[in-house]
Amino acid sequence: MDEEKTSPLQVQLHLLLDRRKQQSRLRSLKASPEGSIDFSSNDFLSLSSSPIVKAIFLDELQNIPRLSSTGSRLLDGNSSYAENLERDIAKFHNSPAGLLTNSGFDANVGIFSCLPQPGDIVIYDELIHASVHDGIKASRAGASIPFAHNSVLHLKSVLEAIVSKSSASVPFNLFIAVESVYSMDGDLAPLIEIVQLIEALFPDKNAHLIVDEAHATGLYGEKGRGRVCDLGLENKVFVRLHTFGKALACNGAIILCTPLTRQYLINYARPLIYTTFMSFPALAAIKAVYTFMAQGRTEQLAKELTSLITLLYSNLRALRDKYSASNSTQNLLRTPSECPKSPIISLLTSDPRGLAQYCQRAGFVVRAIVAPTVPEGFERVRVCLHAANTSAQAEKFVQILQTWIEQESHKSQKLSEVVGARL
Ligand SMILES: Cc1ncc(COP(=O)(O)O)c(C=O)c1O
Repeated sequence: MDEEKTSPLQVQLHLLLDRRKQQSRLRSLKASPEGSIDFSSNDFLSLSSSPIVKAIFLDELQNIPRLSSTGSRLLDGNSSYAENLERDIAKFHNSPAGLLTNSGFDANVGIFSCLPQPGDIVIYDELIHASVHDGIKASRAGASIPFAHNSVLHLKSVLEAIVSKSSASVPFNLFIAVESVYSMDGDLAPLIEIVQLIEALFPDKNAHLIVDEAHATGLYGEKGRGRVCDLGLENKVFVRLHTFGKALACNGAIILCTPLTRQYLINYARPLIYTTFMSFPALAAIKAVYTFMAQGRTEQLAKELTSLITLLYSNLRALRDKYSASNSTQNLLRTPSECPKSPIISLLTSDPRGLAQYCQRAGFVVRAIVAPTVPEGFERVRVCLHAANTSAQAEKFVQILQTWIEQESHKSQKLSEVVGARL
């Protein structure tokens, strides 16, 4: 519309979007073509297409009292159905209490915006999820300090600096935010070392560890209880977050905490208060997946996934060995130097978009991840494996990477010949 084009806001919006386009950073919504092979989504256990989970869900739908929750949980949106589910999930994860939220994003914004009291300090891993940053921004914390990704040594120096500056007459609370599995690198937080460090430096118990288990839920620990349970750290972690949108193939999340913290969040966490609570079919889906997990049925899927990770890694290693002598191909594609501990595998590349498009044309859904989502120089194609992916798919994928490397190095060889001839 002409009128829109002339409005100052429209001009600004166009300018900002054009700038992103020029920087090759314009985001857009894409749907994957039907029939393509999923090497990208967070449906790690392939539960979103499990006929067994679907059957449990359809059965469970008979038990829901109505469709909509009809309001905020503080008004008419609460129900004994939600309260029982919440209690059962908290028990499954060995937590004294839990609070269901519409999403992990809402949960993190709620936790970090309202738990820090005026003057408190939040320390976070530099790769922490965007929702934690948004929560901190909205909080009354006096300071927020990043530490180098997964570096216990750097965390120690940050914490020691705080201890040395603090005075007994001005009490404060400290919150330390980490993810148990990181979404971009798929690496695991050294939770035991972090807990030991906190206990050694803060014997007065004013430091509180908050662990986001978004990418660990369903995959780690007995029956998929998560890494905190796997390591027996339930009593050492102040708040845990399990999201249902990844391996559990649902929506929503649960904050695991003490009954006191739960009551505080119910009273102060705005993203939980001022929103319509999840619908009953959404709750029934969560219940179905937890029933499936509690029966131990995800364990075989998690094992199959681990075998697939090992297979893909050994094929990637063979590819790396083949090209290890060539510097130019190393720049084109850098594969993990050790076997990944999660289904998230990063293929660092100087041309993430080119590689992602090449794989997509060959029928594999993978995504290019570029700055600012990851730091400059760490652009990549992010691969996520799933329990339902096959060995043949993993092998074919590595063959596609090899053809791409050869095609690209051929191109750059030709280019250097042309440039050489001109000089
Ligand atoms: C580590 C982490 N925390 C929280 C979230 C947000 O969870 P949800 O998708 O349920 O909003 C995500 C999702 O991207 C995540 O990766």
